[in-house]
Amino acid sequence: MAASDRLNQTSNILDKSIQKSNSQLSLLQVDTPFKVCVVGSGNWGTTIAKVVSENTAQHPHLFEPKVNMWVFDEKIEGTSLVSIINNKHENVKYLPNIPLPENLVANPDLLNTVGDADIIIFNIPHQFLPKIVQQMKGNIKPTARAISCLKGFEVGKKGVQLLSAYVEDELDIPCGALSGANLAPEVAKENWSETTVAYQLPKDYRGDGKDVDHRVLKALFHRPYFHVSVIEDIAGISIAGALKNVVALGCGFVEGLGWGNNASAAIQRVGLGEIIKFGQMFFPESRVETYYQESAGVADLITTCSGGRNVRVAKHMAKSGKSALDAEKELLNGQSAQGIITCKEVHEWLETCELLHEFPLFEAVYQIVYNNVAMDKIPDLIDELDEFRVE
Ligand SMILES: NC(=O)C1=CN([C@@H]2O[C@H](COP(=O)(O)OP(=O)(O)OC[C@H]3O[C@@H](n4cnc5c(N)ncnc54)[C@H](O)[C@@H]3O)[C@@H](O)[C@H]2O)C=CC1
Ligand SMILES: O=C(CO)COP(=O)(O)O
Repeated sequence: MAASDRLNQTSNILDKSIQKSNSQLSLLQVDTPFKVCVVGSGNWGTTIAKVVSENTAQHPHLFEPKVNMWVFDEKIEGTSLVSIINNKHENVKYLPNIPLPENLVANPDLLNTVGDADIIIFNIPHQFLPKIVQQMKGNIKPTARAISCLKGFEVGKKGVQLLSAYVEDELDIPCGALSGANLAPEVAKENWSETTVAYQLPKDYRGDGKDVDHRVLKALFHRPYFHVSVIEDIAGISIAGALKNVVALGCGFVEGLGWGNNASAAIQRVGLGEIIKFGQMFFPESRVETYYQESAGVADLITTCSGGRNVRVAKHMAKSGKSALDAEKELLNGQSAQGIITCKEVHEWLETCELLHEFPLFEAVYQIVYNNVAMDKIPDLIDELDEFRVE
């Protein structure tokens, strides 16, 4: 077959698959279209807001087209970021050069953004979550449902908590999660990628067509360039998403030292083992299969360790001798590398449980970031306690 025929055949297959998924969606009906909002407008926040706004515009029988996005407003050369986004349809600070849909509306008022929403998508660096959730208490629909796109944990009085569970407890609404191999700039440019959404129907599920379910979530997040698998393992995808940021710091250290790909692969091997062990130990409801079957597992580890912000910040630390916070500030223009906070949260939790020795890589990363332990000690720190090694 000639190359042009093969191309035509591939494009026909793609067209048919898009038509099939569109016709499945037209069969999906809801009593009243859901109103969607996004809390957060950073690099990933704005990207996900773009994704869902494209879908709400395309499926008005399922969703109200307008999507409100809460913006923690700031001045960019004297003009408010909110008004720039709404006039220029671009988030010039956190997602430059990406045109945003006109039905996506930036809103600086948190309560006005979330007050009438049926689906609340959380997407902010997780250190800001507690303050935001406290403000939202009593100011949302009791029937609202939430999805957390955050990667991290909440460590507090209740021990180590998934962020979705924290939202559920604080706001008394069901909350699922979205996590995957999703470097925001690539998704924003509409380069193909996959993601995983996890959601469990709540006890007070109101019934098909009346409430959010897996099909509704797929319709909300799936795009031709962003393929969604919907499962129930909220814990598995959230643990993988949070902890791969710590592993990525470790990769950045060895890469910054100039040790190359083998060293980075070794860190990822040990890291994956510790991620799975952490899940089994503290969240036994998480499924080991999720780590290798879903985008949110190994695939996210690989993409983050290849080109994410955490690996870049750690490399910069290794090369410049700067602290984690200085490196983050210099490289990321207001964005966050969540591994810096997550390794501290993990350390505090493991210390409380007297289990630091079980997670040598996580602990090594913490010691390098917070106690100036030399990066080139990583192999010894891991080797001492690497339980996967045969003596
Ligand atoms: N950027 C990425 O490629 C991906 C990020 N994630 C996760 O998504 C979550 C959100 O990340 P991004 O959107 O990338 O955020 P970001 O790293 O771009 O952070 C900047 C955001 O933080 C906000 N902010 C700064 N100070 C604040 C304050 N005091 N209160 C409230 N907000 C404040 C800024 O207004 C801005 O919206 C994180 O948990 C991250 O790990 C997940 C997948 C991909
Ligand atoms: O979570 C991410 C990719 O899925 C983004 O990772 P970074 O925050 O390291 O860029």
